Amino acid sequence: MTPTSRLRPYRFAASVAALLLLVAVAAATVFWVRLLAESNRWVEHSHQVIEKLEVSQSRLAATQAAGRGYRLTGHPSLRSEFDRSAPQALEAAGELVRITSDNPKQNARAQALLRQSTQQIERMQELADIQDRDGKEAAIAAMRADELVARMHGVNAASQAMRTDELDLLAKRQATNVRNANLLLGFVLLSLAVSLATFWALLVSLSRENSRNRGLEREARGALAELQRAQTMTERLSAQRWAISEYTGLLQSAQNLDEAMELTSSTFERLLPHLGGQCYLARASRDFLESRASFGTPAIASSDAFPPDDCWALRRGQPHHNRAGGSVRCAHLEHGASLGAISTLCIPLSAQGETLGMLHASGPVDGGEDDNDATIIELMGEQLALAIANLRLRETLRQQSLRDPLTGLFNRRYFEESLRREMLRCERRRLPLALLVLDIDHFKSFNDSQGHSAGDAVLAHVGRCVASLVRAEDMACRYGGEEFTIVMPETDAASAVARAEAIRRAVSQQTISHNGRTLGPVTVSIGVAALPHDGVTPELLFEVADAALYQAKAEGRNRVLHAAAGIA
Ligand SMILES: Nc1nc2c(ncn2[C@@H]2O[C@H](COP(=O)(O)OP(=O)(O)OP(=O)(O)O)[C@@H](O)[C@H]2O)c(=O)[nH]1
Repeated sequence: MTPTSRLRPYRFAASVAALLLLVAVAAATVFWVRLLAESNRWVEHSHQVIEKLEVSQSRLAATQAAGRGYRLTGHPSLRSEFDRSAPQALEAAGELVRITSDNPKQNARAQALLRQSTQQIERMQELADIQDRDGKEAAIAAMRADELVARMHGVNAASQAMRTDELDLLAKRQATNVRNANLLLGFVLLSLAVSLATFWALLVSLSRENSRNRGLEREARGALAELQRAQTMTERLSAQRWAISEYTGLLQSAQNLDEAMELTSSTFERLLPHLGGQCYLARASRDFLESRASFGTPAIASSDAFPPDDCWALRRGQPHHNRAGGSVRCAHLEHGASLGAISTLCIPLSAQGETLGMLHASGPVDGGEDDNDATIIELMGEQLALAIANLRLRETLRQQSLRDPLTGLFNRRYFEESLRREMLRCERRRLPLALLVLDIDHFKSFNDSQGHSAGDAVLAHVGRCVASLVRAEDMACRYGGEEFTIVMPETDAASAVARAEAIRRAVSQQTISHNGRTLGPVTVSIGVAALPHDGVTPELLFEVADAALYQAKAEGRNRVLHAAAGIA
């Protein structure tokens, strides 16, 4: 479990808690604001009570002053003033009673105040009425000593007590108000702080998770790209391996080196189009390698032929890879050309400890692909070396199956195949063809007198002599025993007789040495037959030539006889 996923449930809980806290803060704020408004209202109420008390007092005092003034001066305006302010004073006292209905103690005082004020005003009214009716002196006489003053003091005292209580009440309400306000403020600040802290923690956590997610996303993108690269590489490698296996299969079916070279060239260009290469084969003498095929565009020229020591791969018997000039340069590479930005690879082609050739490749230095390219070239080299060894072995076996080991000439089987094939070809193209049948004279008595090994030496000598005197396209064969045949395509009878005569003469003129002894003299008789007159089938042509040979023997040997012409 990642740290992020471990934090997730806590973060959810914290989010819910922060949300609940906000709701609680909102509800508490509403509650406290209402409470504050309520306590404010009570403060206001106390102010109102005090104000009404003062208004009531002042109006009562004004009424009393007007009544007293009227009594003393009898001035009618004061009487009017008294009549106007008296109801106002009572109205203010009544109002006080009404607004203190919530507070029984203050209400009782207000009622007492109203009662006393009413009594005071009624008495003053009464005195004023006496004055109006009976005169000033009558009013003064009717007034009991200090009656009004005493009542007024009572009213003032009650008023003062009520005021003091209301002020106390006001102070308490204000204190409650301030406490509520402070509590509200504290609660709001604390809640806000907690909420902010929670949100801050959430934000930090989210931001960290966000950046972690971005990092993970980057990593995932990188991993995906890497995966795609690896997949592409795997697909490419698999395609290359498939191509190599196809190349291997085709190589095994190659009939000759040319086909093997062509396959190598096309596979190399398909798999490594950015490289160039060359395939060298060792000469039979093993002292030189010659270029047999080149492919692609090489980054550096390599000699067409060079001794094996010019290549480090051949010297050491292992691949020689030179990246950007980092290793020793092979001498077969172009002198003076810079190896700074190119890569060269030489793969020795060898099988059963024998050097068969070398596969060379070059191209621009290419980062990570170099090793893969080298692996492909090495795989191709391995397969090509096996194929070359197989083809050489096959060729050797084929030669062995076609050649007579004693004379080095073709054997009877090959003679029969080639005579049939060449007759068909020449007949189709209306070309002449001649057949010579050659037999060593008195070979039996020579064999008997000189020994079998001397007879073999004579056979080998005549074989060499015949091989050296016929054209490359002629097929000289040992038919069996001491009898030889020579198929001469595109040769007429006269030319064949001339060639047979040259052979006869050469054999008779040469001396043969065997085990320090000179053997000799050796002569041959030769029968000649030619297309189209002497026979139209191989069997017939051979019979005619053989008959001519016997006739030559019969006529004294050491001669050439053309059966049809009967000339020597
Ligand atoms: N040394 C040796 N002798 C062979 C070989 N093959 C056949 N011969 C001998 O060649 C002789 C052939 O003799 P023949 O065909 O009788 O006649 P010839 O002696 O050549 O006489 P003409 O042909 O009439 O001149 C036999 O003695 C065979 O044993 C071989 O491979 N080596």
